[in-house]
Amino acid sequence: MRRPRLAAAGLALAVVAAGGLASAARGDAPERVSRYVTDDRGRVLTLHGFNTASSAKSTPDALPELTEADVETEYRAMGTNFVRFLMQWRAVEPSPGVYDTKYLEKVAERVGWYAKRGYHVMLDMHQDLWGNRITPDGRAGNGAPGWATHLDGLPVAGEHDTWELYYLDPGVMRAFDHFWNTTGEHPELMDHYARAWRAVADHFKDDPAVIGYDLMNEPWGGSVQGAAFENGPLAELYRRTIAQIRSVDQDNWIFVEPQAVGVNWGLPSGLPRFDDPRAGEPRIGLAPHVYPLPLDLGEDYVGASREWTDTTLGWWRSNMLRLAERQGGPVILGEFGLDTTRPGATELVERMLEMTDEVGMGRAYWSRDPGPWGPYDGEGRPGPLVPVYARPYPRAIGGVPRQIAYDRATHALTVRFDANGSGPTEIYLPADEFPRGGRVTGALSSSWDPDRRILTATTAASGVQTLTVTPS
Ligand SMILES: CN(C)c1ccc(C(=O)NC[C@H]2N[C@H](CO)[C@@H](O)[C@@H]2O)cc1
Repeated sequence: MRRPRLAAAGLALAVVAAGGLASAARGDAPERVSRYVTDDRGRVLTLHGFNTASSAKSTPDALPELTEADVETEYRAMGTNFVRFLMQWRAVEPSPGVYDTKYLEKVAERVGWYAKRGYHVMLDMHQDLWGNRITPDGRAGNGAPGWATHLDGLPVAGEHDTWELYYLDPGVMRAFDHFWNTTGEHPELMDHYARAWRAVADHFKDDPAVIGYDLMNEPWGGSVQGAAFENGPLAELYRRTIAQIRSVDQDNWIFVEPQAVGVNWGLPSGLPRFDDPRAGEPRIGLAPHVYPLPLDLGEDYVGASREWTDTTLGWWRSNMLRLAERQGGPVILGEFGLDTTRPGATELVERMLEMTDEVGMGRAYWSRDPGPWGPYDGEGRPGPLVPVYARPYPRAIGGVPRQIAYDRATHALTVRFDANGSGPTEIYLPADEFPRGGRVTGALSSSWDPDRRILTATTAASGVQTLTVTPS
């Protein structure tokens, strides 16, 4: 983990504390989200999965280092049903206005590996630090193509002890200022980005596994920050991209992210509401990230930093629920993660799973890559994350959820919902705690699929239903 200078850490904590206290003081946040992603039967989906994968940032073909066997392993071990799949603009549009169909076909092949196993896929146009061409060795940033990278000869450090400091290098700042047209010299770049998304949406609009598009990973405003950025150039990019996507795809969900700085730590976002030009109900959702500042500063989820982390998670939860209420859409927690070998780490993951269950958010852990943050080490051996992420959850719910709660002590999962006749509720049960499947109360009938480890419970088609599942 990173350990920046104490002064910087203290300043960051002070900023977060001030902003967070202001957020907490409002106290008007909703308890849960009000909209959900549903399957083609209208059942509400609980999206539970990984970011796959950070390796796509640096591979020459911009594809994650992933095999179909890896997807099978993930399902068998943790029963996930969702993936935030990383893509790169550099691969979609290798030269201005030219879209690489072969790359999109290779992405589609990998989407097919997930589709065969009942997964839902959100495509993420991923960037960090702008793009691979901010340094001559191409190893610092990722995302944007070389032809869209304009540093104007300004310096970018050869090395930074904490990678995010590259965002402040003059060359990187200038690349972003050109993209957002803050410089007034490159009005074309945002339209290229929006049209690249149209090409992606045109390719995946009929793919049944793809539920939606995450428009930009962790946007950075360069010289324009905070509400001025989120209400200014960022909102403009989102509006143009929504229009381009909807010109070819009327039905997939479109997810927008607030700026990363501050909001990842629990501060409020100024992101405005976005209209959806599609006929019928709008399908614009939010895909924020959360990385509590104490952990970002190298502390562990123990003692005082655990208390401080819990406080900031409370701010994050309230602020994102307020943002979701403004947008009127679902929320997928697009990223959360940490070094799972650190003290308290798996308890933080458990806390995040509990919280997203409580408020009705989907979640994608960062990330699926091998290493101490991920579920497997470099040799494919499972780490401490696997048993925590192999959590009972209702993959698909036959109504609007009111409560999803798993009690690890009693191994009892409670799913309460307003039934709407959309179909039976499907519940994943991990082998560790449910070796012989589960016993369910509150259902009219149920069945157990031992191969996929899914309990299917049929209830009345209306009224409040409460399913309680315990080990057989
Ligand atoms: C200064 N800025 C703009 C900044 C700082 C820190 C992060 C970050 O830690 N992000 C958390 C994780 N997200 C990316 C992938 O999306 C990972 O590489 C980070 O660990 C992002 C942006």
